[in-house]
Amino acid sequence: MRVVIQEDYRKMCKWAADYIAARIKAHGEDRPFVLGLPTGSSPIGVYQELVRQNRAGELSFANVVTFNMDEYLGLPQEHDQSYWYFMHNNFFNHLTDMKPENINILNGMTDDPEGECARYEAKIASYGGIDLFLGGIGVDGHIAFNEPYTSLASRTGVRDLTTDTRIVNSRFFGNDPGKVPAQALSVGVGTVTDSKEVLILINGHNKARALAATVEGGVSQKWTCSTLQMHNGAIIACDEAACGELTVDTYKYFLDIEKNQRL
Ligand SMILES: N[C@@H]1[C@@H](O)[C@H](O)[C@@H](COP(=O)(O)O)O[C@@H]1O
Repeated sequence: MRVVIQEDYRKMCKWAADYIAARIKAHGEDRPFVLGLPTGSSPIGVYQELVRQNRAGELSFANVVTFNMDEYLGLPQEHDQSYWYFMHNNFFNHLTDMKPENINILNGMTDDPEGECARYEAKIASYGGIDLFLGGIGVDGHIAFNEPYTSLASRTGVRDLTTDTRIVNSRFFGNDPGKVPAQALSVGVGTVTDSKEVLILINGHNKARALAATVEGGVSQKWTCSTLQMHNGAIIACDEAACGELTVDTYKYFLDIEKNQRL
């Protein structure tokens, strides 16, 4: 696992966007670059930088297919807290050459959740899997909506949200946890770790425990993110504020080992 420590949120986002851009540019034209994407506050700066590069003519999305991680169950696309709305508002609508037919987001209004999730997995497989999955992390270490004790082998499916996650996400729902949907559709931990590369953004003091569990703890379903220790292409991009619970040794190790690697 690589842990790339950047001074602050802005630099973390710039590093992650440059990494993604480099991967897209290095990819051949024979098949699309398949990119997994998250919502949340953490990736916003990455999306802004990718949009900037795209609008400056430096980066094309014409050969990119995207799969989003998750979607609230029961929210229509036009709801301003649906992840469909978030992705279009913060990213897709600003790109010059993203093809709408290449955007994949789980349908939170489906009347067949299990079928929807099975079709999503099959569609990912039809592209030969995901090349790079960008993700964020919950304060309890969840990736996508895979809360603590979700199987590390899980596939795309329906997830119950914990009370803690509904409280954390209530900041987008008028601070009322009761307004946060109780369930979501989410890719599984196994869906994420099947990707060739996984890049997880971890920033801010409130994610410090999650970062320490991801990097230093044992692999455990208690912290679903810790499964990345078993992945051969996992990168954590973090800021200084998130490093507060790492041991000094770990912190120094990653600064040392990364000092000559730009991307
Ligand atoms: N399902 C999403 C996750 O994919 C995201 O990583 C997490 C953290 O969000 P934020 O980046 O806003 O802290 O929030 C939600 O629970």
